[in-house]
Amino acid sequence: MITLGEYIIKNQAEYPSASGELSSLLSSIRRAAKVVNREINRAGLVTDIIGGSAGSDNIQGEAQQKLDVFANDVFKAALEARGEVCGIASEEEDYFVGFDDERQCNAKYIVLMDPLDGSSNIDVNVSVGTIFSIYRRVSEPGQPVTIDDFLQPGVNQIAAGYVVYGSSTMLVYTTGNGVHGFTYDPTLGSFCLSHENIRIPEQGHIYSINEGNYIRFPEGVKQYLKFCQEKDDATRRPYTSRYIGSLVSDFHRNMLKGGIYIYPSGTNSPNGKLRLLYECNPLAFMAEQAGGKATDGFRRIMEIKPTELHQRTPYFIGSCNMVDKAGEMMIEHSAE
Ligand SMILES: O=P(O)(O)OC[C@H]1O[C@](O)(COP(=O)(O)O)[C@@H](O)[C@@H]1O
Ligand SMILES: [Mg+2]
Ligand SMILES: [Mg+2]
Repeated sequence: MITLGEYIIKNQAEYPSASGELSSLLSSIRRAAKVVNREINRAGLVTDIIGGSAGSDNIQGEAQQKLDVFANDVFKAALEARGEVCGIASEEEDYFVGFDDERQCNAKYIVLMDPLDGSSNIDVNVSVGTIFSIYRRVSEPGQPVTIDDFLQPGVNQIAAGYVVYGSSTMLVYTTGNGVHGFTYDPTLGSFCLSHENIRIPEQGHIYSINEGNYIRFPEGVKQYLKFCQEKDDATRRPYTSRYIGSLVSDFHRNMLKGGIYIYPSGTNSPNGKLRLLYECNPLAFMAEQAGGKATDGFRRIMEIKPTELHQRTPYFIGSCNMVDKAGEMMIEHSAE
């Protein structure tokens, strides 16, 4: 059994020019994930850091759960302490945070994160996650980070990943050489390699969407849902509907089994709900590395040039044949 720490070091050895900074950064994420995992396992109890609302809203006007704030603080502190990161941006931070001690100022990486994904599921014992995205800075080392360091297209990502806190806890990531999953073994206190080189089946039979918003969906999405629900034995339709309401958990299942997750625009939300920089880009990088696809219904997500830190985008991600089919219907019905 190889642990995540050993795997990171083994992979670093394959890159003689590697300086070890990315490995060290990934291990600080590994450490923070263990701390957050410990508290999530106690979700349901009410303490200062878990159980219910934090009594504050984030910049998007969403009520913050105590665990949103706790997870944000834990990941931010771990990234700051390690010294490989010159700045972070987070769903729970109004603006980006530049680290300014000398070592960090010279660091070459920035991290964007959704510290706790699926917040509405925390107190009801349903799986939640953490999402992270890593870039090289564009500003000069030694200079303060700027917004341009964070508004990079997804294709510039160096690494991305998530932690899913479910029946077991897994850390799944890519550095551009495939997608690898590690399951947390509490008896060892380590993440152990359990899913090497994950591949998304080209065709799946699961669709994930909040059908409660149906009347506000674009016509293309309505037509695609009709296609998913029609009977056709040859293509194993109707597909199965599965929606956990935690993006990480829905994506994780669909990545392993095949499927599509859609959070479209709506008549009341022209850009949908999900955030491009710390939800959509990192999972898009992983989907593509695993042989899948991610679009906004028309464009490749990772080619979108960001303009705002917390910008939202419609989202179609998963098995490439299913994302293609949904895209065809979006184009066909785009005038309606
Ligand atoms: O309740 P809705 O509108 O279906 O939205 C659920 C989606 O919103 C999210 O909870 C947004 O993420 P956060 O919990 O990090 O804000 C996704 O995880 C999930 O897929
Ligand atoms: Mg989220
Ligand atoms: Mg969140």
